[in-house]
Amino acid sequence: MQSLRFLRIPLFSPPNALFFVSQPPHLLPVKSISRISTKNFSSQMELSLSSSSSKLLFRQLFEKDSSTYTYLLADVSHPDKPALLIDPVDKTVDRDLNLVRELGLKLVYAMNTHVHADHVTGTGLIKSKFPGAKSVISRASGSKADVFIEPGDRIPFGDLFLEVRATPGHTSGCVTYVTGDEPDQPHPRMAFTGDALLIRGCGRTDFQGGSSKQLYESVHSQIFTLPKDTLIYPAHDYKGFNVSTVGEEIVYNPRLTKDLEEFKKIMENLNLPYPKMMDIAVPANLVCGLQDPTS
Ligand SMILES: N[C@@H](CCC(=O)N[C@@H](CSS)C(=O)NCC(=O)O)C(=O)O
Ligand SMILES: [Fe+2]
Repeated sequence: MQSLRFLRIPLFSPPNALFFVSQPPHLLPVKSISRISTKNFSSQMELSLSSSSSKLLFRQLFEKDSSTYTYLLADVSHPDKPALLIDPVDKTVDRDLNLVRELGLKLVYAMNTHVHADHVTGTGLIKSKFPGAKSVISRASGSKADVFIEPGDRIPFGDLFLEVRATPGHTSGCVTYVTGDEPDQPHPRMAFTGDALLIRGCGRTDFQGGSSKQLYESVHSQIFTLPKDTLIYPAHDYKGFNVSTVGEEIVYNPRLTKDLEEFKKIMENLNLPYPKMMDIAVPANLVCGLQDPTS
């Protein structure tokens, strides 16, 4: 088991504070990023770092049975092309890994935003099919994994990184992953919100340690405080959307625009049936799908 504690920095530290962290050059904060290709900005893009020439490859992938989005990110200008997958699903692991191999990427991390209740994570299967890839989940999730992350951690891939923000409320261990930022970067940040914030919705709060008050506070303090042009990429969509922004959700989210008391009432009255796969998915995901295939 590994910890990213050595990369931990305080949340909301001023940009200069990042430089006080002792890191090898390839882990230093990214510089002045500019977009060079935005053929389909919402689902695929390549970004270039003007100072270090690092380029972010981004793909949004979909699993239709559970309406789950999986995200592939890689630093394609690094010689190893290190990559990570966020919220892979067991059923689509072969598709995802074929794409990783076709693009010549080296998968470093298979990450979860939380212990999913509606599908089995692909992170365990990926470990057996892509040797060297490590499973990642928050320590607060209570799940097994190779790497446990905590708020403020940075997850490096090449010259790029994701910052970890704690966003409990849908489950007690939910996190949001946010792309690294620099004050002068000319493109929006991306936030991978799991089930904490969905497009025009949010995750339910009626099981897995859910709390509507906690979710409301998480979204308002950890996501709605990001720059308004930050792109929101959730773990699910049931309405046909694939991307939103912080600014859009602050204004149009039908649940989170309400005050806390009204939000709590909305969440109490969702009356959603439990996910069909819940009794299989939760125990499986507490060991990251298939943590140790030999045991
Ligand atoms: N029908 C699906 C499960 C749908 C569901 O409960 N989705 C969750 C996210 S997966 S834990 C949720 O939080 N939904 C919020 C909402 O407002 O829909 C199934 O049976 O798998
Ligand atoms: Fe969930």
